[in-house]
Amino acid sequence: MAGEPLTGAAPAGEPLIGVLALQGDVREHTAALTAAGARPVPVRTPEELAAVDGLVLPGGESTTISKLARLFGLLEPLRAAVADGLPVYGTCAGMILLADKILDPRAGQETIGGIDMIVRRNAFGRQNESFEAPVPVAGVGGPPVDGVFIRAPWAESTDAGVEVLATYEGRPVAVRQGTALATAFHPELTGDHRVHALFTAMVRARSGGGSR
Ligand SMILES: NC(=O)CC[C@H](N)C(=O)O
Repeated sequence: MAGEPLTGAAPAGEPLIGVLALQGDVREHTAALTAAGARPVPVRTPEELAAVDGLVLPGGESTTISKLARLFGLLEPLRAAVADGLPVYGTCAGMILLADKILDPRAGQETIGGIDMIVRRNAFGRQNESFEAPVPVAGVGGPPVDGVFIRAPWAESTDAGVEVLATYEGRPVAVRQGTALATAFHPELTGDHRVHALFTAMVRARSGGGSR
């Protein structure tokens, strides 16, 4: 909303979107955000986090990302920022980080939270660890998104406030709750920037239409 402090002012219409750059496919998200009309910046410190209009949590390894976030003093600031309504988009490991609860957490694995759901890690099983499938996503116009699933989670259950934007084999694989968006798949690996454009629009909507 208007009046929030912003230290790294982006040009009008180009929201400043951080990519949590501790581990994972940061470069691919950075390219996708640029193509979607945002101005991406890496986030590794609480100060960098405080400067952004929105944040992407990349794909990678959720246990590693959560441990590094704790080590970098970022876990609590991330929780506070997301709870405060900072628009956030997590893919795969990032979706796991946005869950309130993990069904099968590893030792030391924590989440940021933000979406009232329980996720199952590596949910699609060994026979089907990585695959691509067309996924129609609500709110994304045009043909189905090419869903790239890599040891992907699904939402085992979602609370009433969570909007399921896409399912695969009956399982929620794209969800949204307020200003938090998550996909179990990786649009950043496909060259199709429609999901990043949807997120950029969410960021713009919250930061006052990029009119700063
Ligand atoms: N592609 C991914 O981000 C994989 C996520 C990974 N299976 C995890 O649990 O963190």
